[in-house]
Amino acid sequence: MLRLQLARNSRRFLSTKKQPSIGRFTGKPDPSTGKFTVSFIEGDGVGPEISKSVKDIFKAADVPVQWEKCDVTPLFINGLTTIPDPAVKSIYKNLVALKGPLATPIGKGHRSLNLTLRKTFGLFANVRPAKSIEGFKTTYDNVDLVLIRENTEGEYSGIEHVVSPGVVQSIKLITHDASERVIRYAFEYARAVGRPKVVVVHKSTIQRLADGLFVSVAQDLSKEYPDIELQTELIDNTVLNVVSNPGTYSDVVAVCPNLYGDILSDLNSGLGAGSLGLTPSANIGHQVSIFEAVHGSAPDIAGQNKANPTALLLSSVMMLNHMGLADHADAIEKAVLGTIASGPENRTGDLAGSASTSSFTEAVIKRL
Ligand SMILES: NC(=O)C1=CN([C@@H]2O[C@H](COP(=O)(O)OP(=O)(O)OC[C@H]3O[C@@H](n4cnc5c(N)ncnc54)[C@H](O)[C@@H]3O)[C@@H](O)[C@H]2O)C=CC1
Ligand SMILES: O=C(O)CCC(=O)C(=O)O
Repeated sequence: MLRLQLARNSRRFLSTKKQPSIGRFTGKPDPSTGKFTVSFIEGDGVGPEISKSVKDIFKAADVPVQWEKCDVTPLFINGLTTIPDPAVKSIYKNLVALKGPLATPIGKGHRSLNLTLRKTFGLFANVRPAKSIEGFKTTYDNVDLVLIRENTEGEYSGIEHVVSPGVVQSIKLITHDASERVIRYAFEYARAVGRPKVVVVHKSTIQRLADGLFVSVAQDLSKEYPDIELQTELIDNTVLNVVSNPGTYSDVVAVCPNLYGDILSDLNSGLGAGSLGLTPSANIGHQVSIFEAVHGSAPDIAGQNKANPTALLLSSVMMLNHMGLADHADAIEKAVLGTIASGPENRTGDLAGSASTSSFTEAVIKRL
């Protein structure tokens, strides 16, 4: 109870030394430099601009991290979209990566590299927190949502075909094993951060087999977690409840199949933070984890020094906590949130401010 109250009263956004027992970072710093090496995929569109912001802030904060730049220009091998081998080797060696947004061509060309990375490294749980930010007013000021999205199958399995002209079939694949590993992660996450409830979001009234399996795996697993209450909720009810009264989810970890999680997390992001430019995420695997902003490459503002780097910065804060560098995580988080709260002259345009990517970055560095 006290733990919960402390978590609620805290002004922190993400920093917590408590990490779930699954998917823990096992990397070690280089003994000669004392630094960890992190693979860095800078990404497309606004990616290079927001990546520079992270690199400048890490340097100023003296974070013991050196970057290894990864090129993920896609290859086609046996008709499949594939990540180049040096990038795969770098990420398996370092066990952790930070990633800018990667653009996906619509209806042609390579398959989504974002999904390919998640599949390649078995990144089964996508943790997406959304929280009200002090100093930037949105509809609600009490939003504190944590959503964990299944990240490897469901509607994103990529199994689609034309049955006959004008008739296509797209398969939502749900397996016991992938459901179990993400739902177990949600229970472990709830325990680690002191949230007493896991809510499984589903539509098993209609997707009776697919979502039915997801729900029944959760019911079986909940017997191993008597300290955590399990609730199940139809996704349409969740959407209505979240937009009507998000405060009722502040002690909850929500977990759901892939597509529901993609959509619900953008809703949470708009409701809580008020901009996609603020929402971070962690893609957790058993061996490797990749941290990225929830937003895409924002082609409409790319190359204009307008993008808000906060979502990637807060993703890097999640990454530092994952790596056990909690003091550096705290320092960066505090400086970023303090800068946003300090006034519109230090906020980017998506937050009704007048700062550029680079002037925001300088303001954060001054606060470190
Ligand atoms: N995980 C990833 O790498 C993702 C990649 N994508 C890809 O990104 C591309 C563009 O996707 P869209 O649907 O346009 O979504 P988007 O997230 O790139 O942009 C949506 C809106 O949010 C704004 N926005 C996004 N990030 C911002 C930031 N940091 N600062 C200020 N404003 C920001 C954009 O300017 C735009 O108005 C597509 O190719 C898509 O496939 C989309 C989502 C996730
Ligand atoms: O890969 C993409 O183009 C979009 C991915 C996306 O929206 C996500 O799953 O985060």
